Amino acid sequence: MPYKVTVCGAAGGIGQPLSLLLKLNTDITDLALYDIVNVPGVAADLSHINTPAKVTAFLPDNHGLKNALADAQLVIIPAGVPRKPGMTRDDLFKINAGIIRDLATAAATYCPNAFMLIISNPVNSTVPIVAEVFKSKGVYNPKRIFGVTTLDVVRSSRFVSDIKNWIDPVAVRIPIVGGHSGPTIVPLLSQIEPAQDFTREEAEALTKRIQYGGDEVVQAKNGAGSATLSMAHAGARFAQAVIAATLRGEKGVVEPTFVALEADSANAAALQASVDGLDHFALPVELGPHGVERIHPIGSINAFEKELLAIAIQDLKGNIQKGVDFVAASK
Ligand SMILES: NC(=O)c1ccc[n+]([C@@H]2O[C@H](COP(=O)([O-])OP(=O)(O)OC[C@H]3O[C@@H](n4cnc5c(N)ncnc54)[C@H](O)[C@@H]3O)[C@@H](O)[C@H]2O)c1
Ligand SMILES: O=C(O)C[C@H](O)C(=O)O
Repeated sequence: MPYKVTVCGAAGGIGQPLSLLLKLNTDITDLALYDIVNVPGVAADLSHINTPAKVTAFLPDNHGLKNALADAQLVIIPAGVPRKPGMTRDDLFKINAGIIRDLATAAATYCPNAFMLIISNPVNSTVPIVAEVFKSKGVYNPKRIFGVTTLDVVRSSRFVSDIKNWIDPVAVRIPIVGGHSGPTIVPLLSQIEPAQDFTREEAEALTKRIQYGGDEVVQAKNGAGSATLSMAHAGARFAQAVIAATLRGEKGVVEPTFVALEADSANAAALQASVDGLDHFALPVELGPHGVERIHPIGSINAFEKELLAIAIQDLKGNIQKGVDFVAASK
């Protein structure tokens, strides 16, 4: 069955290794790579790999964005600028908000039914931007728009196995809820599978490391960008989860992701009430043939996690509204 995936920002630090991992995915038949620079070389290189996906390159000229997006079933967006030391993800809003708005406008026009996977920061604002653009074009379907928070999940599995070294980092699962920026990343260590006890000191240290894992990489790269290789892995993992549920019809595929809570209409009111009325939040999401199938509630959490959640909710209010206001002001 044909399955077209489009990567916007494909020549970047994330875009290149992500495109490589997607080229290795044999469910994908057509891999369209779009960027404003350098993408023909990336596509020529990847096109020599002997897997089924046909790789094509698109630059902005000659209706490149339109042709890259046309008939795409899945669009992944890692376009935009990354952080340098001393910056917050919100500092990227000034440049990335406009990039995401314009890419979302094109996607709403040329592939309105595609699953949209948003990597570009600040995710807490860029996802609401995509939602508002799709609404303004009359093609909004909250089941199909995802903020990719998988890197937080990947990191949490790895970091927990650093302190409990008998734990297999592949098997361990920690729900990460909230959003994707330091204080809004809330790991629910009390819900770790397989079950595990942490002292308060362990839980605090581990939580801090998960919340600020991105900063570790930004500092180590020392001005040359932020996480790219681990993000490519995380993005490919989330893309495969979406493909497994939507194309292959696999059941029980659950990944934490930042979504509009109205995507689960039966539970939206209760979900929103649990996060002080926020309309977007990262929670473990069960994926189905149409995208979001069911959003898992926060569940039972301890006093420490309640404190973290309260802080995350306050930050998220401003981040989400900033995205909404940006699109309103662009009209
Ligand atoms: N969600 C996450 O967990 C996560 C993790 C890591 C990085 N990020 C974010 O991903 C983004 C990209 O990071 P990177 O390290 O790949 O940056 P990068 O600068 O290496 O690459 C970005 C690419 O986007 C391209 N680009 C810029 N404007 C574009 C446009 N209008 N259309 C298409 N392409 C465009 C650039 O040419 C470049 O190739 C950043 O915003 C970063 O903060 C998110
Ligand atoms: O830290 C960053 O700015 C990039 C990304 O959001 C990450 O978590 O690594």
